[in-house]
Amino acid sequence: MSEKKKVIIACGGTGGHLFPGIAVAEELERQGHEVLLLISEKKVDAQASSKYGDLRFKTVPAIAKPATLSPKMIPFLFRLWSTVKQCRAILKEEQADVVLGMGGFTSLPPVMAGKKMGLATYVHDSNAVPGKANRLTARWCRKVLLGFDVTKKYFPNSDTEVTGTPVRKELEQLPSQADARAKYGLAQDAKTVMVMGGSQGAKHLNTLVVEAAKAMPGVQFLHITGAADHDRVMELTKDLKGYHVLLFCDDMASAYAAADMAVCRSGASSMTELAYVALPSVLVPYPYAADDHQTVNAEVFESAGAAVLRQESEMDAGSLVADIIRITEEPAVCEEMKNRADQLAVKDAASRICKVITTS
Ligand SMILES: CC(=O)N[C@H]1[C@@H](OP(=O)(O)OP(=O)(O)OC[C@H]2O[C@@H](n3ccc(=O)[nH]c3=O)[C@H](O)[C@@H]2O)O[C@H](CO)[C@@H](O)[C@@H]1O
Repeated sequence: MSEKKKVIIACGGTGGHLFPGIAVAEELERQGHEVLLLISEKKVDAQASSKYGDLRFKTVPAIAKPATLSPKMIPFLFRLWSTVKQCRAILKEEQADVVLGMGGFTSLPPVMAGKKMGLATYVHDSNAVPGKANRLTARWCRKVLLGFDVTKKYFPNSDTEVTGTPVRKELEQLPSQADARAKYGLAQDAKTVMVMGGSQGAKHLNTLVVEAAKAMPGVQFLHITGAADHDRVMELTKDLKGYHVLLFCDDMASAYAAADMAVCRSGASSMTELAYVALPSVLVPYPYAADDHQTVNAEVFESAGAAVLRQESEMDAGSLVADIIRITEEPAVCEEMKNRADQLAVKDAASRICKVITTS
């Protein structure tokens, strides 16, 4: 093992930043390093991290950058300054050697603080088009680590390395399909679609899925709605047989294992996991994501043949039914998409990241 390091991982704000951070932390601890994860005070971070009691977490204020000429810029700069100060105190107390930001504005103050203290600083971006926070944070980093090769071009002045995006340890070994289906009360012999809308919700997509389900009584659904739309989807589906609704899933390994295919937003972590577990998918980008990055993410999978990309505005229940039937009923299509998804997986992403941040 390389010399033991004390690593701070800033990864709050959304599941797409938090879970890859947890994946890196799990691998660092396995290798004997010490880790502290900095997350935001948002409820979503508290909920998502509660299962990982073996890891150490601390909260720092979440800051969001307003438009450059906005009057909100002055309070933002003050908040940034005070959060950087708070982070410096944490880094000092922890005697940190390394700071890794996983993206989003929660990453910015810890990385800035680390840079000021002369520590080794890194940032990871899992998207095909990087976020604003990471473009800013990259200038204080030794190296920018990337999920996708196509993202390199956005960091012409940085040292970049494509490491892939890591997934949590619990996804390394999925339960059997039979156990996973039993867990959710799903029939063993029916085709099963897992639906996941991403942290911003997917009201229109949720409605389309429910309408499509009504037209396919032989297909069953495991639908993760998120908090905002849960009660509405429950009400819409209360009379549907084989329709299981979850507000939040704290066992994604079972959710993936139960499914023959997925209908998902194209957030980077969701897609990374689809590749990791080799699940065919219909990817429906969140239409308001910054720089339409979810479309660009999904294009990577579609051009590799691992997924079907559909824009929400161009879909209806009938087209979704056709996509689901094609993937679930044509074994050759399903098999080919599985293989293509599997080829996109970077199975050792966590250890690649650990190697860079503990040795360079
Ligand atoms: C609207 C928006 O801008 N979303 C962005 C946000 O995504 P967001 O956080 O929504 O989503 P991602 O798809 O990247 O990740 C979701 C993660 O949450 C997990 N999960 C989800 C639901 C659940 O019930 N249980 C659970 O564990 C998934 O397994 C996955 O690990 O950050 C990602 C990473 O920068 C971006 O790619 C997304 O575009």
